[in-house]
Amino acid sequence: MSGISFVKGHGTQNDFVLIPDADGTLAGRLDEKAVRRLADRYAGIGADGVIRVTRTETSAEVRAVADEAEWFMDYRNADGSVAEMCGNGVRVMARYLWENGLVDGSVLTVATRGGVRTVHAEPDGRLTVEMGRAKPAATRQLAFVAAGGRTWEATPVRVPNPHAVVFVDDLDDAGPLTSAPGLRPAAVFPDSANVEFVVGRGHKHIAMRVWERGVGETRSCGTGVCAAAWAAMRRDGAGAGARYTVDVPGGQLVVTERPDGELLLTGPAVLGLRGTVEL
Ligand SMILES: N[C@@H](CCC[C@H](N)C(=O)O)C(=O)O
Repeated sequence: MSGISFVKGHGTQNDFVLIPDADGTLAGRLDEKAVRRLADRYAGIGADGVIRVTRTETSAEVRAVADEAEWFMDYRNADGSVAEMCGNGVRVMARYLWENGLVDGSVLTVATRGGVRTVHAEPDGRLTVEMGRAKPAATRQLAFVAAGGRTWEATPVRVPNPHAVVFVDDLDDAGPLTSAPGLRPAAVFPDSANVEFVVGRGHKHIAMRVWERGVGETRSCGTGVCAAAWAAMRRDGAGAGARYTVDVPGGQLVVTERPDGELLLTGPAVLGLRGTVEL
C-alpha cells in the first residue's frame, strides 16, 4: 500500500479533505468506501466533504468545458454521494490552486458538476464565487420541512444543488437535528435536499443552521447560504444589487445578488493540515 497526499481546509468551518490528483489517476480508487473512510471523524481524517482536485481534461463528466476551466472540483459528501456544487469547497480549492502556484492571476475558473464557477481573490483575503442564478422549483405544490416536532412551509430552490429554506422563529426550533429533517412532498424533492433553518438578525442580515444532504448538520454550507439569502431577499422585497450578511455556526458569509440574478458568495477559505494517508 502506498500513501497519497492530502490537504485539509475549511470555509467557515465547513471542512474538506482535498486530494490532489492532477492527472486523474486516483479517480477509480477514490470510491464511496474510500471517501467515507477519509471523512470519518473517528477512524479517518474527518470532513464534511472530500474534493479530488484534478484537471478538467481527465474527467469525461466535465471534459467539454476544459477550455473554460483547467481544474475540476470532483466533490463528494461525507457519505460518499456525489454533489453538483459546494460553495465553501470551491473557495478552499481555489485557495489550494493559488497557494500551490497551479494558477496565475487573481481570478480563476473551476469546473463543477453544476457548471463552471469563477472565483475572485478580494484584497482583504476573502474569496468571492460567482454562484450562478438560483432556480426556484418549477411547481405550484406547497413544500414542507419537518424537524424538532414542528413543520414549516419551505421554499425549494436549486443553487444548483437542491435546497429547502424555512424561516423559523428561533434556530433552536429545529431541535438537535440528529436525524434528517422530513421533506414533503417527495415529488418536489426528487434528489432529496439540503435544509436551511433561517432567522432574521437585522436589516439584510440573517442567521441559519443547515442540514447537509449526505452529511448531517454542518457548521456552514455555501450553496445553502446563497439559497437562504435569495429566499430572504424575495421575502423582504429587496431590490437589484441586494447584499445580505449570513451568520452560520462557523462564521459569516456575504451574498450579493447582481442585477442579472447572479449570486456572489464572499467568505474566507483556509488551508491547514497536510499529510499522507492510505486509501
Ligand atoms: N457544503 C457545500 C454543499 C455540499 C453538497 C451538499 N451537501 C449536497 O449534497 O448538495 C456548500 O458549501 O455548498
